[in-house]
Amino acid sequence: MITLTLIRPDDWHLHLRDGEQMRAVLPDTARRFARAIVMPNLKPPAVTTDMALAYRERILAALPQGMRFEPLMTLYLTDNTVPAEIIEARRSGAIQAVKYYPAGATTNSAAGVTDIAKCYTTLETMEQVGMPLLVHGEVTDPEVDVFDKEKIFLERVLIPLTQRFPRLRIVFEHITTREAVEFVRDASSYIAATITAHHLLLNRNALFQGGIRPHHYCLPVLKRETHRRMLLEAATSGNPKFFLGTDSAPHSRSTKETACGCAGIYTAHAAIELYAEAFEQADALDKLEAFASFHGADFYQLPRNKERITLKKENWSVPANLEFADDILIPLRAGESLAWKIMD
Ligand SMILES: NC(=O)N[C@@H](CC(=O)O)C(=O)O
Ligand SMILES: [Zn+2]
Ligand SMILES: [Zn+2]
Repeated sequence: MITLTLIRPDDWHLHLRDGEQMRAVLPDTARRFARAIVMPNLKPPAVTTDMALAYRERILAALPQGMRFEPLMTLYLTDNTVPAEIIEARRSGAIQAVKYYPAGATTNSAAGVTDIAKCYTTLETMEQVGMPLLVHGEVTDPEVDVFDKEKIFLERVLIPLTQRFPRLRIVFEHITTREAVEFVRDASSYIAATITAHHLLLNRNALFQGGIRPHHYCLPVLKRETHRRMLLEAATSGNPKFFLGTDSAPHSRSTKETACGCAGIYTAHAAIELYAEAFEQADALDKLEAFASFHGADFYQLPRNKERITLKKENWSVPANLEFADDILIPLRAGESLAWKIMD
C-alpha cells in the first residue's frame, strides 16, 4: 500500500457559515486540519471582536465529541472599523487577522470596504501591532473584464497599498493568475498568498464542460490553463510565501443551481486529498507537507502542528451530495472518484 504521512495540515482560508449549515460542514474540516482561518462573511458579518469571539464559541460548541480543532478567527473590515477595534482584537488573543472584501466583490461583501483610503488609520494600527490583512483581491469596477479583476486589483489597489504600508503583513487570498504569483514571489517577506485546490486542478474550461457547470463557479473565477500551471508551479516550488487555503465555500444546491447562482466551491470533504492529487500530477508530493503544514503557520507566527495524518493511495467515490441543513450540498467531484484517501 502506498501511503503519505504529513504533519497535520492547517487550512488558512475557510468558510464555515453558521448554525445548522456549520454543523453539517465542520466535521469535514476538523477531520483533516488542526486549525483553520475562518472567514467572517456571515449575515451579518463579524465586524467586532465580540462578534468574532461569539462565532468562535458557536464553532467550538458545534464540534463533534472527541474531535479537536482550533478555529482561528478574523474580523470583517468595513469603512468604519476603528483602530481601537484592532487593539481589542489583538488583545483577545483569538483573532488572527482582518479580512478586506472590496464592497460587492463576492459573497456577503456588501458591507465591505468602498474605498481602502477610508481604512488608512486602521491599517496603520494593524501594521504597528502586526495584525495581518487578508485580501479578496478583485476590483468591483463593472467595466473590468471578469477574468482581469484580480490583475487590475493588483495594479490599482494592492501594489499601492504595499508601498504605503511596507510592513503590513498581507495575505493575497485565493490567487488565480500569473501576475499574482509573480507579484507575491518578488515581494517582501511581509506578503504571502493562499492557493486553493480547485484553482490547482481546474481551468476555466471546467465551467463549460458539456454545458454550464454551476458547481465549478467560484470567485475569483477559474482562469485559463497557463495561469493554472503557474499556480501549480508556485505551490510546489517550496517557496514559503505560498500556502494552503481551501476557500471551501458551501452553498446549498438550490442557491447554486438557479438563474443567478452563488459563487463558491465546496472542497472540505476531500481537501487534503485534492491537494495530494494536484501535487502528484506535478510529480511534487514531497513538497506537499511544507505547503500544507509549515508555510502558513510560519507566516502567521504560530507553532507548527505536531501530530500527523496519513493518506493512502486508494480510489474512493465522492458522494453525489451531502446533507446541508434543510437542503443538500454538491461537493467538488460529486459522484466521481479520488485517488487519495485519508486514514483514520
Ligand atoms: N470564493 C467564493 O466563490 N465564495 C466565497 C467568498 C470568497 O471567498 O470570495 C463564499 O463565501 O461563498
Ligand atoms: Zn474571496
Ligand atoms: Zn473565501
